[in-house]
Amino acid sequence: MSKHTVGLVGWRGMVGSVLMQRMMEEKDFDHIDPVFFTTSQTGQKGPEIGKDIPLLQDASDIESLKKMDIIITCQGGDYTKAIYPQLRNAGWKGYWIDAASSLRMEKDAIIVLDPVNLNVIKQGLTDGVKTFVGGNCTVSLMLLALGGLFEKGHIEWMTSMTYQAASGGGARHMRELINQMGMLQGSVASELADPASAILEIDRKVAETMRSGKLPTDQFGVPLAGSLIPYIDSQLDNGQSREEWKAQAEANKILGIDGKPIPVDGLCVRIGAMRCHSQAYTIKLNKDIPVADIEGLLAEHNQWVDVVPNDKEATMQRLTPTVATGTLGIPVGRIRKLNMGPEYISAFSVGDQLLWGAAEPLRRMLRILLND
Ligand SMILES: NC(=O)C1=CN([C@@H]2O[C@H](COP(=O)(O)OP(=O)(O)OC[C@H]3O[C@@H](n4cnc5c(N)ncnc54)[C@H](OP(=O)(O)O)[C@@H]3O)[C@@H](O)[C@H]2O)C=CC1
Ligand SMILES: N[C@@H](CC(=O)OP(=O)(O)O)C(=O)O
Repeated sequence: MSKHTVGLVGWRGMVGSVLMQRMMEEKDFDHIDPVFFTTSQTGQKGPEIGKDIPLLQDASDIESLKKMDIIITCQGGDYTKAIYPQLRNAGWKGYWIDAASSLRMEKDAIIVLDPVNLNVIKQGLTDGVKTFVGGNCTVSLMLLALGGLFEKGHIEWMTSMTYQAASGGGARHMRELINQMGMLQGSVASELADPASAILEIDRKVAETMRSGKLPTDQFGVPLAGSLIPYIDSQLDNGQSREEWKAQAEANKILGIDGKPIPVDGLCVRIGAMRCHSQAYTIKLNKDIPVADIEGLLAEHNQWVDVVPNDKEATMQRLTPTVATGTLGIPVGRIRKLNMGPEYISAFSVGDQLLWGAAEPLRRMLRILLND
């Protein structure tokens, strides 16, 4: 049987590089005939993937793209907005798998997170859906962490208060954060080297540097190192940020909830982590469920979730960005009953926003198509 021809766009960006890494690890390229596209390097040699591939093709050439059975793009929303309609209008009937948010809420697109919504994906394939989009990183990570409770219908409503990493803004944001951190350290290096120096003087100098206007802030707009930014994505008229709006809109769509949505809301905050998004949840259950049963449901839901006991040492050792970064693991812990009553619980999760938050659902969707 001939292999599917798969066009890859945006493969050398940050999300694309993580996707390539995972596709190599899982030997996805053994099952496809890949064609690599570019917006800037047409005709140059493509990436090393252990087999011969054509030279890089022009990612804006509709005729070349039309030859693909499947296209995976991590190039970004502007590319999707420019190319996707042209390609469909030109009669292309192939499968489009996208990391960008632009098409997520379109009615003929499915948001893919197969450990949570394989049924929705399969039904979509049966119905002839051809457009599959990865979810927002915080939403995907939340649904993987709490999948066991969502699946059983135990969540009446919930809040998600996020602690989002610099990588959510892109590679340049990560660099800026580290440069800011370095400048803060540099501003008090001599005082730090002297154990007898006064901490309030160190603190004063650090604050002075943060407010000096000298830290690089081209990407974030304000200092992030030593601080935080309680606003992510654009401002909406209803007071939510767009990132906050995605929580309920995307979660309900992923879960395939057609009727009354499960309310999900909260504040999204940028912090000085590198590539792991963390979230603190308040969950209103629809009945009183013992904590041990909740832990069991979460642990059983998928193989990536790691239920961390609500114990200080276990939390410090297993429930941090330091531990989760670069892995597919989704630690979830701090699960306990809140003072509000037995139906109210807290939980906290961490996850790599470039893996499960961006690249992994895309390559898994490709595998679903190949096996379909
Ligand atoms: N960052 C994130 O956390 C998430 C991002 N996404 C989506 O993915 C899209 C891409 O994001 P991201 O990967 O961060 O974007 P990048 O800016 O890292 O990459 C996008 C494109 O920029 C071009 N490029 C230009 N110069 C370079 C360079 N020096 N190194 C690598 N690429 C370069 C490449 O295209 P070319 O080869 O054609 O020149 C590349 O595909 C986003 O717009 C968003 O829609 C989705 C989920 C999470
Ligand atoms: N907005 C996310 C990253 C992202 O790309 O989200 P989306 O795929 O929904 O545009 C963040 O800043 O952390």
